[in-house]
Amino acid sequence: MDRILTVENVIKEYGGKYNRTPALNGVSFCVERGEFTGIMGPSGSGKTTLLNVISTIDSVTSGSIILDGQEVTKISVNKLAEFRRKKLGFIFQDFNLLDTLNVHENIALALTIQGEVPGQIDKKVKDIAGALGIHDILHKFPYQISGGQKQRVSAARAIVTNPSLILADEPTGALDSRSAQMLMEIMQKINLELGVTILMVTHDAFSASFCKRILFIKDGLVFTELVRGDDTRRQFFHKILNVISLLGGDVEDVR
Ligand SMILES: Nc1ncnc2c1ncn2[C@@H]1O[C@H](COP(=O)(O)OP(=O)(O)OP(=O)(O)O)[C@@H](O)[C@H]1O
Repeated sequence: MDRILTVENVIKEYGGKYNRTPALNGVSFCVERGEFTGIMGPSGSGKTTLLNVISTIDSVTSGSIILDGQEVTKISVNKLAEFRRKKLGFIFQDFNLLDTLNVHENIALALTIQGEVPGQIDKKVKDIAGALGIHDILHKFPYQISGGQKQRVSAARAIVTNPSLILADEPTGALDSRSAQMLMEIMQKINLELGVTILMVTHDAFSASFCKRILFIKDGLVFTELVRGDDTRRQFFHKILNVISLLGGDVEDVR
């Protein structure tokens, strides 16, 4: 197995001496290359904090995070942006597309920033757009496309640079159920066919059922995990619902 991510005994506390809020309480887990891992848990359990410390947007209080062989908690501040650009892709709930650029330019920008040779950019954008079914909207601007299409553009932009790990925070949160299903099918496809490693936070059991494994977080710790194995998506979905009810709540979408 080829390990992409090792999170070991990570503690994150917000606030100072007198208003200390523990967000992560010694969380540990690993992600192997090619996994599609979901993170679920009640509101306030530390999911976003976990993504933020892995992505170096936030610092840990203590503990170790090794991404692609590199200890991220020790990267100096002036190297962080470069590290994120090279190693990580992000898919956010609110898409984060630039309104003044068309779809092609939005995807190409990620490559330009990374220093890709200009001759390669158009081909890479078109290849990824073809894989994600957005090749016919490359000339359109974000305001001219649907929410589901925006999210596929956002996914294309995240994977076009071939990062070690894609971090997705509630990627289906702003989508209707049909668009959410399409996006999850696409994420499953990029995971299975392109071998992209994905770590995705979601509240939605339906979205989570497309993952290969789910980590359930409670009170800043991994409470339990579920592996899909040979289960159908529907069987896995029901197992996820069972764990959510054990954890006490937060089921948004019961399909
Ligand atoms: N910047 C911050 N300052 C202080 N406390 C914070 C900060 N960010 C998060 N917290 C606290 O840390 C804990 C974990 O928050 P986090 O946002 O990681 O939870 P979450 O599982 O992502 O929640 P949700 O599902 O509601 O988005 C909560 O108690 C939260 O109030």
